[in-house]
Parts: sequence; structure tokens; C-alpha cells
Amino acid sequence: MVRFFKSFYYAINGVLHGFRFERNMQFHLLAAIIVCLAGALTGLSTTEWMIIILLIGGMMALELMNTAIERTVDLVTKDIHPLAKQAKDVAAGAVLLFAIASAVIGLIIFIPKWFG
Ligand SMILES: Nc1ncnc2c1ncn2[C@@H]1O[C@H](COP(=O)(O)OP(=O)(O)OP(=O)(O)O)[C@@H](O)[C@H]1O
Repeated sequence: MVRFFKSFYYAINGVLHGFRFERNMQFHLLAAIIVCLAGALTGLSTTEWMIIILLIGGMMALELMNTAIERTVDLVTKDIHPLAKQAKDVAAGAVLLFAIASAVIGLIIFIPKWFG
């Protein structure tokens, strides 16, 4: 049980580290607050809220994974290496794809409510 809470503590530390030191995480947090405020003002169904929460959580989780990959690459080599570039660029690409999909889904949810 102690081990479980220790792992939980380390995981929370990882999330807090992301919010404190990663600009992109701070941006995602701001975006999440704006989206939640917009959702509260617009009025969303339970299903729409579940989708929004999943997208926000997924986006932040993916950004943390990207940070973990960046840190790991930097730990492995400080030199310029094509594989280091590929690892970082592919991880960043994964974040970008999810961000685009999230933005499109957000528009699909909000646009009909605002202009429908
Ligand atoms: N060791 C390396 N070898 C080759 N290219 C690298 C290396 N490290 C970084 N790069 C290239 O430079 C880009 C920026 O690297 P950096 O580590 O600053 O990531 P970043 O996305 O700017 O990080 P952050 O999200 O913390 O601002 C990478 O996406 C990659 O294309």
C-alpha cells in the first residue's frame, strides 16, 4: 500500500513538474480553462463534457509523454544526432496530431451551438 502511494506521489510530482517548467503544459492548462469556461457558458451535454474532458486529459498526458521523451533523448546524448532529432520530432508530431484532432472536435461541438 505504501508503495502504491509512493508511485502516486511520484506521478503527481511529474504532472506538477510539467505545469511548472513546461511552457506547452502551461499553454494547455490555459486552453483547458478557457474551453471549460466556454463549455459552462454555452451549456454542454454530459456526453460532450466527457469528450472535452477526455481530450483535455489526453492532450496533457501526451504533452507529458513528449517531455519524457525529450528528457530521455537529452540524457542519452548531448550531441547532434539524426536519431535524436527523429525521436523528438516524431514525439512532437504525435502531440500536434492530437491537438489538431482536439481542435476539430471542439469546433464540431461548439460551432453549431453558437451559430446553429
Ligand atoms: N540531439 C539532437 N540532435 C539533433 N536534433 C536535435 C537534438 N535535440 C534537439 N534537436 C532538434 O531541435 C528541436 C528542438 O529541440 P528541443 O530539445 O529544444 O525541443 P523543444 O521541442 O524545443 O523542447 P521544449 O518543448 O522543451 O521547448 C527538436 O525537435 C529537434 O528537431
